[in-house]
Amino acid sequence: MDQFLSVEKAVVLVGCVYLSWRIIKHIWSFLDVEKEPLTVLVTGAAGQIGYALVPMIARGAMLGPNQPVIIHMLDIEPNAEVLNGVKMELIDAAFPLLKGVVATTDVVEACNGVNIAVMVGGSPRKEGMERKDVASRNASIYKAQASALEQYAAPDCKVLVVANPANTNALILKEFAPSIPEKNITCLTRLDHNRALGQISERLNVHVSDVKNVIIWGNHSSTQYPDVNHATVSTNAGQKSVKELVGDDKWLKTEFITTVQQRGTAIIKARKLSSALSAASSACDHIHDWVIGTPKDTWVSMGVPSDGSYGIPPGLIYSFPVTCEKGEWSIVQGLKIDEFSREKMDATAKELMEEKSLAFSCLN
Ligand SMILES: NC(=O)c1ccc[n+]([C@@H]2O[C@H](COP(=O)([O-])OP(=O)(O)OC[C@H]3O[C@@H](n4cnc5c(N)ncnc54)[C@H](O)[C@@H]3O)[C@@H](O)[C@H]2O)c1
Ligand SMILES: O=C(O)C[C@H](O)C(=O)O
Repeated sequence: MDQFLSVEKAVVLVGCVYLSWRIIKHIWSFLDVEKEPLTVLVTGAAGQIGYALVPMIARGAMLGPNQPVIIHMLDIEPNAEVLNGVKMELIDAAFPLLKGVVATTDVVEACNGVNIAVMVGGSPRKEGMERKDVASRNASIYKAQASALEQYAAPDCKVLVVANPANTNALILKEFAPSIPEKNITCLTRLDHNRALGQISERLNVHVSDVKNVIIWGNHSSTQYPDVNHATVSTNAGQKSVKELVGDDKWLKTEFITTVQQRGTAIIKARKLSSALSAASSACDHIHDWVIGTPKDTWVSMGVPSDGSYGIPPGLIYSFPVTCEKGEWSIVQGLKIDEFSREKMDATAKELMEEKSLAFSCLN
């Protein structure tokens, strides 16, 4: 009899565990469908990157196909009508994931409650302007927007600066928003990373998704160092080194590097406008991988605050190879750096130090 009861108890216990598991699974899938929307801010949303970026966000390219979003768009007063036109188009496109749109020229309204801030707005260089003039205008824009983000955004807001000079604008934002965790402030070098993948794929006649682990070191400028020393291509025979497959070190150390460094300029020359669709798509890739995670054994390039890794001075926002997991990035450690790379990594760090002193001198 005792034995029967214990068998019966065991059956009931297994039944209860199974039922609880089914209930949890059901609630989980329900929660997944009914996820709370995340609020994404796009500054400079009346501009050309903004116009390419907001529909990508609304379609789920940034945060995934099950994540509802509310988009806040900020621009300046002279562009208020254009901005409103973008809002009208977002409504007309009837995106299922889009749960709300705010189009405003008020920085406080724009920053209110944002979870992700993509900072595209800025003052481009115009005829007759010196580099110093652009640096000074953008430095004051980023100082003011830092304070608004600090006061009104969600405390764990993740920030991506796209507007040039991207690394230095991000640095200013970090300095003037000290209560935002510094790991949450980044800048876009994913476009350069994707450009490097694209060049290797063209050269080897392989699909771009089979190439991985290129690195962009440093500044989003013509001193950036696109490095393929650790990059691989996925083949039927496993992962092969890009260096071995290309078999032309001279090309990798000259033409490949300058093509990636100068790609932005080449696009401006061809389009008479700077890159927009590729910049918007890369901004989505940056946030997507940061929030959702990088694939196994794969890194990407992000402009992040230097912690001294690879001898890069702390106090700069510098592009490193990173992996992301659970919403956190970490710099890939232990990569072998040869003399050629060392020189290039230091040259781009030097330029960032100069940009930093120029920008901060404008704010004094
Ligand atoms: N990091 C990268 O990879 C990368 C790539 C391409 C372009 N960019 C940079 O991105 C920026 C935007 O490029 P774009 O082609 O969209 O330029 P754009 O001139 O078309 O748009 C910029 C927008 O910013 C707005 N703006 C200016 N000051 C503002 C402020 N204080 N607050 C809010 N909005 C403001 C302008 O009114 C304009 O609508 C430029 O600085 C460009 O150099 C960076
Ligand atoms: O706007 C630019 O100067 C170029 C842009 O940063 C790009 O890389 O395409």
